[in-house]
Amino acid sequence: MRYSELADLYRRLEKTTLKTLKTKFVADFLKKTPDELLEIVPYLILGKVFPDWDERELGVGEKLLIKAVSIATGVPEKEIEDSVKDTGDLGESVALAIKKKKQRSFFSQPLTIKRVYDTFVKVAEAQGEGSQDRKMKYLANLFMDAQPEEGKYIARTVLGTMRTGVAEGILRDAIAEAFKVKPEMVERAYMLTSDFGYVAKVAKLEGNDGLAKVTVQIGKPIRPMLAQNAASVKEALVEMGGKAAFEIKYDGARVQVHKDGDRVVIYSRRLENVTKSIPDVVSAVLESLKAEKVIVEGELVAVGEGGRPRPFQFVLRRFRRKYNIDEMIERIPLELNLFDVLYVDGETLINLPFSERRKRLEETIAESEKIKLAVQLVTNNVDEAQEFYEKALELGHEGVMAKRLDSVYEPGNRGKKWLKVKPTMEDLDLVIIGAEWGEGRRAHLLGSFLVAAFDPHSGEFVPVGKVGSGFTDEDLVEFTKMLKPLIVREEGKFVEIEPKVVIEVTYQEIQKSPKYKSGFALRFPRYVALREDKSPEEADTIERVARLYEFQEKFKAKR
Ligand SMILES: Nc1ncnc2c1ncn2[C@@H]1O[C@H](COP(=O)(O)OP(=O)(O)OP(=O)(O)O)[C@@H](O)[C@H]1O
Repeated sequence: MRYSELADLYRRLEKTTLKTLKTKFVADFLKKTPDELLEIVPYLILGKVFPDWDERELGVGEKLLIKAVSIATGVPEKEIEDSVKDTGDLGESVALAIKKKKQRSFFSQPLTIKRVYDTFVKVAEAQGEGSQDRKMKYLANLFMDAQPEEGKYIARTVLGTMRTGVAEGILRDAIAEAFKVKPEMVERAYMLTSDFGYVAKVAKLEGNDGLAKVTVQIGKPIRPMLAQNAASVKEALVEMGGKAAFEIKYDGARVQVHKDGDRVVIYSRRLENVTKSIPDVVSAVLESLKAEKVIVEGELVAVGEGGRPRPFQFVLRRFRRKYNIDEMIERIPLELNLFDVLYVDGETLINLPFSERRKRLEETIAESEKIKLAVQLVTNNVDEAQEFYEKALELGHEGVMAKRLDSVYEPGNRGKKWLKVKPTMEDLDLVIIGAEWGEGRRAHLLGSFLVAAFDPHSGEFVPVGKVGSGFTDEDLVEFTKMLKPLIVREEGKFVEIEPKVVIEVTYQEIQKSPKYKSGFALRFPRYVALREDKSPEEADTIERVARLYEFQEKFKAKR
């Protein structure tokens, strides 16, 4: 299949904002995609080469890409760089450079999707000495045979800047439409495997029946089951039917561990592969997990003096570190508190009740200094539960989780089977969708940020406030650098920003307000931290803001 057909799809997707139309375009394209390409095309449509959990990365920056285009077209690098300043879009500038190319080679071959994809794989897999050079040559070869529009989309894919507005929801519906299967079956299979390529293939070749048979697979991360809030331990206990498992809510980073023999892969909450950054955890897992093949989940916590937990940002620092990892192992020791098991030696456990899974978990691990079982109390007594909760806080933990003893594991669902209880109004994780340039000494820095909650029904980000405090000067420099490439529109001092960056925001109160479309406004919002571990779609939802508002009013009534 020609790459030009995919380029044509990208162009059409870019031209419409209508979700139904986008879904139809993608569905039509999937229908005509041959079986052997079906596993890769869904990701290419999302503007990616690999799923997020695949460790491979292209590792190509703007500079290297421009070099490759320059070699392929004969247009000097400087000229391409200048053109980017005009167009504001490297993709456009690549297309222009290809148009300028004087001669087409006689041997120029029309690009196929397979060739483009295979080249991306080679680029990703080029490692070690001279790899930058090899990456560049592979890409130059592609650009040599690319038509202008093809070049534009290849460049955007390489840099991860495809803007076709196709998110996971559209892809799910398009797979259902293309192969006449139920969207909820596609969703289910995707929640279990996080692999749209695989799901599309099963949908096409085996239909609804095949999708129904899809189950947990070692090596493919499962979407994590999530929790809702409860105002108190008592409320949680009532909601759970009078008896529940209470566990410490550790304040760290959630991980999903897949062990297959002596191979261990660890995924973050966003299902990114973080294995390489935490070799200490890998070896501890190999020692503690006795089963040959197993998938477990837990919270990775940074431990400080006297074994007290340190803020979760410390764990994220470990995830980010690529070099001198040994030094980081010393500086930020980690401890993994396991709270669930989803698969053991060929047996999928997600449909077992939680109490059973906990038993299996206890049988599966031998606790060690670094690998522990989440501390748990099963009770039907409010006072006991309250005491457990207070003890957890005293030890420096975030609060407790209450879990229904009879509940199955629901991948990707934020339901009432798990409830979290924390002492204060919770911070919100919100997406930056706008900002304002500062004044005077800070005129070159973005200062005040318009933040939004996610509305999963419309897929929109709805503003709930403006955050201007809590930032250090360094933060502002960093945010300006990070957000500048995401500016989509400027109007006077205000800039509109593509929703990509998630920040944690604290506030004094949630107010009802007509000021924003959401109907809510945060009072005294203040920046707490950058949430690099969350994608915009994982930001707090507008429903959550509404729920927190209700809690707040309830608490007010109690006071
Ligand atoms: N014992 C535990 N059982 C389950 N989750 C736990 C436990 N201890 C800590 N956690 C963490 O709490 C999270 C559950 O809360 P929630 O579903 O609200 O996730 P979240 O959106 O990341 O919220 P938060 O910012 O509060 O962690 C889990 O994703 C996990 O990271």
